[in-house]
Amino acid sequence: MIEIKNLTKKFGSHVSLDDVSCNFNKNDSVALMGANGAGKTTLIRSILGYYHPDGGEVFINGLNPIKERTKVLHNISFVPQLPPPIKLSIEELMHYISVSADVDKELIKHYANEMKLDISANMNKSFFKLSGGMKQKLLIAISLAKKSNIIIYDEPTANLDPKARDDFYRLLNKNEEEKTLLFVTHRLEEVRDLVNRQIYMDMGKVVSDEIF
Ligand SMILES: Nc1ncnc2c1ncn2[C@@H]1O[C@H](COP(=O)(O)OP(=O)(O)OP(=O)(O)O)[C@@H](O)[C@H]1O
Repeated sequence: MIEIKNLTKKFGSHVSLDDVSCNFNKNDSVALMGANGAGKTTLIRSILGYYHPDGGEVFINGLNPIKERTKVLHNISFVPQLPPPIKLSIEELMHYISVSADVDKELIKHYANEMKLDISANMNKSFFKLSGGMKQKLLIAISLAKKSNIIIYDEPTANLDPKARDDFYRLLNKNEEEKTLLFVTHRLEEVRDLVNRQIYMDMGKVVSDEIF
């Protein structure tokens, strides 16, 4: 469960999150929407413990994501808007993830395969040398293979071709375990079948929160 209580985050004089309060429960599948600059990524990063808030609190399964970051992140699968500049080869990255986050390498390969990413042909390639879509496919495969009860996607499909988007949504639809899903998107029609709640942000505030 994710609890956000009166969360405020400022960058200089700019208020990116303005007294935001909302809870995300088990089985909530949420489309998080809003115009560019509305505060969606800042909210996601606050959940992941990237930022010290200027006001308010965040709890993930009762834990503070800044003070107990390792424990909190162990339970979260996250795919960011822009893939990070990782220098490791795919083989090294998969090894690191399997050891540090207890993710089954074979399962990563399985999901990569389902996403039509040929991992075995690229094992020695640095992650940052993959194409944008290939990076996103690998991060999605890792997120699906990881045993977490919170999945957070921040516009993960921007670099995916239409077929890969379909593959991704099919795999997510299959994922029937009880999980909290937060999906930042500008295209509700793409995730309409996946979500049961829609939150709209504007100027750092939650302006609508609708359960279907
Ligand atoms: N690290 C930062 N330093 C300074 N300002 C920031 C930082 N991160 C976000 N902001 C500002 O906070 C506001 C909200 O940004 P945020 O990235 O959360 O928006 P968003 O809703 O995710 O937008 P988009 O749809 O474009 O991804 C913007 O005005 C942005 O410029």
